[in-house]
Amino acid sequence: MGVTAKIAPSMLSSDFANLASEARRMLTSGADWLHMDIMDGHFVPNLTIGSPVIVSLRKHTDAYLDCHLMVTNPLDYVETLAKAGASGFTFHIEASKNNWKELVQSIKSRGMKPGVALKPWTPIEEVYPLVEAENPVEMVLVMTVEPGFGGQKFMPEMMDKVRVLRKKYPSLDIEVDGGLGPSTIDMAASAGANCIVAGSSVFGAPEPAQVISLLRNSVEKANETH
Ligand SMILES: O=C(CO)[C@@H](O)[C@H](O)COP(=O)(O)O
Repeated sequence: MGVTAKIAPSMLSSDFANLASEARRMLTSGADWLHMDIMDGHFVPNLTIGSPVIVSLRKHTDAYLDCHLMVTNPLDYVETLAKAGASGFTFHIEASKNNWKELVQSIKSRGMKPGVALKPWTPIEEVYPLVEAENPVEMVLVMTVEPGFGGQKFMPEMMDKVRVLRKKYPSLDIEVDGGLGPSTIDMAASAGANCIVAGSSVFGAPEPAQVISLLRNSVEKANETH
């Protein structure tokens, strides 16, 4: 499998009052990406951060900012997030059924990596056209909890989606998000996920570096067998 492990602590579990130092803490603990959960209080029942926070954080780090847009109108956010310094822009298929081509084009033209996310009960077939398009998305994010909040229980039944995707697209970045930690990572890694978002398991650990390393080892070990 020609993909590399990317461990992305979810900053939703950080102390927002100390965002820059929390980001540094994750990066010095071995994180590859910082996962930024952008919610509009409409697509999901929670309101978190937006472009101004990305602008502020970008002043403190060159890290890859993996932005997950849980918003009703993702197209409205492309320009401001690109200017703010976002690296990845992952939108939900449920919010972009009619304009995903325009959205992908717009994300790429502004130098960000386009990804598509799907909620737990959205069939995996819905993302195939986006991966197979002439101008494709470069990552699929399989939600392993209902989006909106950190600290929820991992849904193992979502691993069928990951397995199907990995079989169909050996070199695609497949991200999983929700309830990932030492007790669930092997399920995700063996199914074929290589980008791992983890919030409470990393931020709640006495030694985040140990958890990050455990997550990475699991993905790398599974990679050898894929
Ligand atoms: O997108 C989301 C929630 O909607 C996630 O990024 C969570 O923030 C992950 O947190 P944990 O489940 O790992 O605590």
